[in-house]
Amino acid sequence: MLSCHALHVKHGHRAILADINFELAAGQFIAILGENGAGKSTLLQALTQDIDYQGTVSFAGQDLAACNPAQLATRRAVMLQHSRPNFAFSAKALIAMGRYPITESEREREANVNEVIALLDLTALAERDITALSGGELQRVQFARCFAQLNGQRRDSSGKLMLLDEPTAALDLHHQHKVLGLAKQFARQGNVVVAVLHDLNLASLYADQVLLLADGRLQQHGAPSDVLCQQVLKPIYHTEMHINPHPVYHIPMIFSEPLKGVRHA
Ligand SMILES: Nc1ncnc2c1ncn2[C@@H]1O[C@H](COP(=O)(O)OP(=O)(O)OP(=O)(O)O)[C@@H](O)[C@H]1O
Repeated sequence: MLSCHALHVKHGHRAILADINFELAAGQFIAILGENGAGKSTLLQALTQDIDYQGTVSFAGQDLAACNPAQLATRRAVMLQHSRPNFAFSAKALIAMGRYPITESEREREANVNEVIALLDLTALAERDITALSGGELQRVQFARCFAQLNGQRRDSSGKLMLLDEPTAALDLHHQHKVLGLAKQFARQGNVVVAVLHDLNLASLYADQVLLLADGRLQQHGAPSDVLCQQVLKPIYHTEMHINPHPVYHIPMIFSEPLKGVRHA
């Protein structure tokens, strides 16, 4: 459903992404993983058409570069890293902006926005000024805006695409699971969710597939149980680790070690 063919991105003369190829099926949650500077956000920016690239990115058989932006906005929502608006809107007004591309009555819009506010435990924050929210509160509101954009629309056979850059970076444990749980349920409704994550254990818990980048190249693409193993992760993260199965779900959990000598110094 989402495919990337021979994708290359350069900044100046420097190759940031080289020859990225993948095909992702409908109904899946995909995590993009990799160390700092590996090219994860750049890949997401190529998927969102925010940067120039060579190659083809297509969704449901359509080349995204050739799509009409207004039509695309009804099928694809994006949550970028560190986006802090400087305008004193309420949280509810920001979430409602997610619905602007959708043709619906005021009553329907109000109902859809209220549903998302309730789903994300945002009732107490709904009338707050977004410039005065904490980092985690704002991240939840930004996710709600993105979720509202695609939630509650009539399903069409071509599905929808949600692109998230580090959606849980500032969130407490409960809200990490809330956000990724909603994203995963959304994926299961015949859509695709792609999320950049740093937390390998959250990737193991939620992702159907992981794309592991290193130095601008796709090193591994597969199920978390195949990719999240010592021989793949140690050369990339340069960290001592132990990988044991989750006691309930029997999927790999990564237990990393502090630098040598620090813990017992
Ligand atoms: N506009 C730019 N001009 C030049 N180089 C850039 C630009 N944007 C990103 N880069 C470089 O491209 C590389 C990949 O950056 P990117 O932001 O995609 O990494 P990332 O994997 O998302 O990293 P992080 O985990 O730190 O967020 C980095 O070396 C970065 O310095």
